[in-house]
Amino acid sequence: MSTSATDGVVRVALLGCGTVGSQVVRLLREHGDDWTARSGAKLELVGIAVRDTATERDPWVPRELLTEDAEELVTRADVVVELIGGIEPARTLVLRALTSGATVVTGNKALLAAHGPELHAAAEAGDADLYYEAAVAGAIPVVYGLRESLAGDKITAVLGIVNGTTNYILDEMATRGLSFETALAQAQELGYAEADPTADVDGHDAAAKAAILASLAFHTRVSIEDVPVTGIRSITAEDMAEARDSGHVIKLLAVARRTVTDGTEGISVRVHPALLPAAHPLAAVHGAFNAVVVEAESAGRLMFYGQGAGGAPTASAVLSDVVAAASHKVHGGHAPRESTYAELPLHGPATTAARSQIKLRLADRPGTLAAVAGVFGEEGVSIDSVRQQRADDGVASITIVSDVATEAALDRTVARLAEEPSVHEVISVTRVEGA
Ligand SMILES: NC(=O)c1ccc[n+]([C@@H]2O[C@H](COP(=O)([O-])OP(=O)(O)OC[C@H]3O[C@@H](n4cnc5c(N)ncnc54)[C@H](O)[C@@H]3O)[C@@H](O)[C@H]2O)c1
Ligand SMILES: N[C@@H](CCO)C(=O)O
Ligand code: NA
Repeated sequence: MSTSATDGVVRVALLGCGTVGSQVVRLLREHGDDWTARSGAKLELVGIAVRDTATERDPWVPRELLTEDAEELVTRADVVVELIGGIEPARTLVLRALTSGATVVTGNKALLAAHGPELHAAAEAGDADLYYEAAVAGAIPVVYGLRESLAGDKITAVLGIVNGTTNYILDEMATRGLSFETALAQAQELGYAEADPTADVDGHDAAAKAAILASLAFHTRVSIEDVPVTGIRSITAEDMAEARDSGHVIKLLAVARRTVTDGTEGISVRVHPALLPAAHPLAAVHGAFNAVVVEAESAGRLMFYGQGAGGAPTASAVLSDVVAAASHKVHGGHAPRESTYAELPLHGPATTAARSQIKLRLADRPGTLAAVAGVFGEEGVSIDSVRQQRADDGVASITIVSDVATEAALDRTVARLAEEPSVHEVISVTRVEGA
């Protein structure tokens, strides 16, 4: 199909008609006239590729448009909306569409974070556009925000709650004292978490989004492989209660920062649970909501907040891309090209700055705290605060918050503490952000 719809009609093919795809069909049918007026293009849904045409669908899904032949459908479209998810066959279909000059709109963060360069190269080769607002934080226009609104600024940091399932779980643990297991079961009942919740609770979904956000913010290719990730399975109700007592909340954060080490600019990109002061704007993000804080040199701090998942909210992001794509098809112009000119190096643990809270159980006798402090001192990690929660049966629970140190120094400190004869157990190590 041609890259410009000279007859003013833009042929849209939908691949996948699940949670998001079905809502895209509904919105196209209900508001197609508006989208036509806004884009100047008549949007015509020419087909919906599904796995099984016999499956029962939402009542607004036109059965005559269903096909099981996605490959053939792609050849008939100006704009291909990929909402299948996963790597294959999504990757092959998207590559085929882009190479042939069709615009692709996708919500597939897993595909983008693993195969971004290949997709962008195919777009370049096909003189085609690739849109992916729905891939990060659902309805929240953070891809547009970074790619276009902030194109005239220098971004220094991006901190986000980009996974609704884990935020829901942590919020239920924090506000209602639930255990991780109970909160997860509740998230599954409500349909937030999948039956296999691995991608959410182990942080992989957030890591894919972190890679996409960091690529956009720092004009550097970042893949999911580059993002060290820690999920939320080990967080306990007790951790939550203690965080609250010290004026904090625990959130799963995607953190991408521009850093300078020995005069060299680089970036660090991480996903991990972190203690945030209760007054931090991200601490007020409850339930399954998402939020992304962007810090930029001139604009200062911005916060994007809203629904990061769900059929209709995510379809809103898809449709915004479809309207933009259709407008370009009719009036000319392109989406912004992938921008990777900065090619900033990724900092590893030896050069990434961090603060940690380390909880220990140690023998309650003279000199043990001094021995622990000695380990910090020898590793060059300064201590910000020490609290002793209780001492019984000759064992004390100690919470130490470090000052900023390198991740490597913090890791070495924790490894040595675990070997200290007076330390019974390193209970937990949690990052501290936003202080
Ligand atoms: N659900 C959300 O809240 C949300 C939010 C943001 C982004 N996304 C992304 O949007 C995409 C779609 O998510 P979803 O929640 O709608 O998933 P879903 O599982 O509900 O829908 C995917 C659909 O694709 C169909 N499918 C699978 N293989 C196919 C094939 N070869 N041809 C045609 N259809 C095929 C499946 O049968 C299913 O109906 C994913 O990439 C997801 O990560 C989803
Ligand atoms: N599983 C994701 C959906 C959106 O990517 C979440 O919980 O946020
Ligand atoms: Na978005």
